[in-house]
Amino acid sequence: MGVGRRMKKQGMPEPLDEAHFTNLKRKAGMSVTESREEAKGYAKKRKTNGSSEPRSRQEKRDRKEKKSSEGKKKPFTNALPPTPMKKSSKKAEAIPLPMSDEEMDDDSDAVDLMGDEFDGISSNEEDAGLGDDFLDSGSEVYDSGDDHPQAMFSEDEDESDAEEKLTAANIAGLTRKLDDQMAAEAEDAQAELEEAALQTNIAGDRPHVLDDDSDDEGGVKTNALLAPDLQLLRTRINDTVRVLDDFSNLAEEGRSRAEYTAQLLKDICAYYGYSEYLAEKLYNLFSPKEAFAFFEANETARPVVLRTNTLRTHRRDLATALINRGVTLEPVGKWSKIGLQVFESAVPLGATPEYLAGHYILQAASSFLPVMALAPQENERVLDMASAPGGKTTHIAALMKNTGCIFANDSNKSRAKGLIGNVHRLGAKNVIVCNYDAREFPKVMGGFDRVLLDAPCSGTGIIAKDPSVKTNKTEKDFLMLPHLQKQLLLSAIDSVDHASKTGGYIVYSTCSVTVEENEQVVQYALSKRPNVKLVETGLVFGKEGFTSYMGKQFNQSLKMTRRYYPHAYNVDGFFVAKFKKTGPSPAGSSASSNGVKNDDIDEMDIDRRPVPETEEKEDVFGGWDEEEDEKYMEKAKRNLLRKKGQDPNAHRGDMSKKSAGVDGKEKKEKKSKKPVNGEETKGKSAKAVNGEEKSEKKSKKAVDGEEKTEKKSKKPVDTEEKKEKSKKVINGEDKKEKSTKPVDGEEKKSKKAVNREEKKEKKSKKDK
Ligand SMILES: C[S@@+](CC[C@H](N)C(=O)[O-])C[C@H]1O[C@@H](n2cnc3c(N)ncnc32)[C@H](O)[C@@H]1O
Repeated sequence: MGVGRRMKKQGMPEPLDEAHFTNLKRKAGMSVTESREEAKGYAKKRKTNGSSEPRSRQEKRDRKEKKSSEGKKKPFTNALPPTPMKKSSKKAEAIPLPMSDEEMDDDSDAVDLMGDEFDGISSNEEDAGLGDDFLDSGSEVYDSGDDHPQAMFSEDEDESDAEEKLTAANIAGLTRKLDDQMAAEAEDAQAELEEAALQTNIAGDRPHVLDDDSDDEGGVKTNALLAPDLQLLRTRINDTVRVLDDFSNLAEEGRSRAEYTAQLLKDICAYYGYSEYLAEKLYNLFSPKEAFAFFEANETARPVVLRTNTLRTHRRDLATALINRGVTLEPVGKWSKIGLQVFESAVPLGATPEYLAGHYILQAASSFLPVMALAPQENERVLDMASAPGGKTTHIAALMKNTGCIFANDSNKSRAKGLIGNVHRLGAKNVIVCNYDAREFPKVMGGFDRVLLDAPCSGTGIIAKDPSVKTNKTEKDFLMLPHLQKQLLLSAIDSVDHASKTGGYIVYSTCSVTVEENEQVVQYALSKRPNVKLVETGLVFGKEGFTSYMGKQFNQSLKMTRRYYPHAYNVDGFFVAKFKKTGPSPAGSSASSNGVKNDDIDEMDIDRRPVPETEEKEDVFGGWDEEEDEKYMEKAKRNLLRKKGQDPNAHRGDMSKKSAGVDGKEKKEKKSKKPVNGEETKGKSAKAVNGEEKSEKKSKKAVDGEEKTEKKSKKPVDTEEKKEKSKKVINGEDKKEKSTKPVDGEEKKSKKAVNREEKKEKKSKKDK
């Protein structure tokens, strides 16, 4: 029997297809004879350097066959050892395992059994079992949870297995049995590694890796790309890694690290089929040894995993139901209570009654992690900014037990349809699907307790799923994507209510391992938004994020972010960062550009620029608190926005811009012409949500707000008059005039009285 997906060893994969290299040779105009000559040359040199020729694959296969006839072959031990649950109750006729549900697209409503989740796949991808990971932009941007079908076989199936049932009585025995199997497998793998090491570690051996030809640049074998012999190429990679690992002892005299590194990269490109650009980018993330393990792991598919939909069932019930259908599975690991790892299946996993009833979703294990880090609570208001096809949205819904409200957004309409399909199938009733460019989201609404940004990315963490990433990602992608990711992350931050009683958190994740798309994006957000800080993700495993990389320094708190690698954990490559919002976002935060200018793409120096404090003071509050009426006007407009379901705070940026750019007179003119203009409304929420405003929200009805707005809008002229009056009052001359008026009146009165007296006197004189 063949080896199941998880059982594939990541250590020494089978050589790549010769056809690939024949093509390369043809392209380079190199004859087969020439390439053979090079191979022989390297083999000869290795021999003269004392190392023995590696054993042939046939020899290894013979040994393996012998072993398997002695005892059954054991599954490869996962980096996160799972607890066995049950063996298949039937002798399963293995069928290809499916891709994840996260790959469905527009036509996903058609129940095409296995196919329904995998539409949007190009013909080539279909063959390869690749998913629809692609962003609307046309450039491949990845969904983190995808998986693809691959034939599944079990090596250790026999009649006794078929009798096994998942019962309390035998589960302990089964566990022991599987543990034994895994231990034996590990032993086997170790022995194989030691044997391989023996072949290349003969005492005193200094591998002759670099060419002596003076024609070759720096001694690097320029024909390496043509990969004449895969086995030899592989051996040379091994040798070079070994030299780089112990340079002082193993390097040949007069040779530099750079020369060995250049040779290694060339060989990696030839052997694994990467572009030089990407090979170097990925290589730089690791030590040479670890880089080798990473490239190796990318040649092996990750396990197929199901996420139990706890809105519909329990994991144990689901496991039992699937086992009864001929599925071999076990819990994904102690870190998850809802994941099931599938080894083989007699039925299409995308068409079982349980699947159709929404009891599970096919989702890569690492896709659980961002949602676990987000830790949504019941009754919260959550935003999933880039959510299609909804693997994480439906997970959030399950954790919230269908309470509260989730806004599931995606800018790609057709992917959003797939999202709706999943939301319905899985019975998530607290989800509102929206179709915005998430960079605009703060203008649409805000005040969320938590926001998940599972960002579009290059997919360098899921190369095993889509090997095309090896060659189709260019430097431009690693400029454009981080730019978009930065904008999206700032929008995510601006959409959160920092005063949320239960939350105020943002989780940023990608299925890429590059620093440009991860640490640099996070660092950028930290510098642009002083009102957020990184916090622990709460995830029990994962490597620390970088705090420095290639001469760039990041905030020390980046240690709290988590990195996942295929070679380290047998999961898709992933990155997770969790932020806590501590205060309102600075001015201009909700502008569509988020203040990210094109020249900002230029790396890290921009990332450190603090947001000027003066800007915040002037733009947010300055100019609006001066006059009473303006305050009331603002309040009314905020209420109106709330009534419309929009977040007044999201419009603060526009207002700030206007208030900063337009002088007071112009503002007044505009207002008197269009007091409740839509555009203006957007830009006129001055203050971020604070405790006070929250209580306002509760106590005041939106209708009041509207009434107020109407009243205000009817009195622009009055306001102008008042302003004019108040200006006059400030004028000293006017003041004097006004203060003398009553005196004049008195004077007049007293003059009249005097006149009257005089007249009386005259009259009395006449009378006399
Ligand atoms: C990694 S996938 C998300 C996967 C999803 N979170 C899940 O778990 O199923 C990235 C998504 O971002 C979407 N996207 C790309 N640019 C976007 C933007 N500007 N605004 C919103 N969504 C965007 C893509 O359509 C894609 O569906």
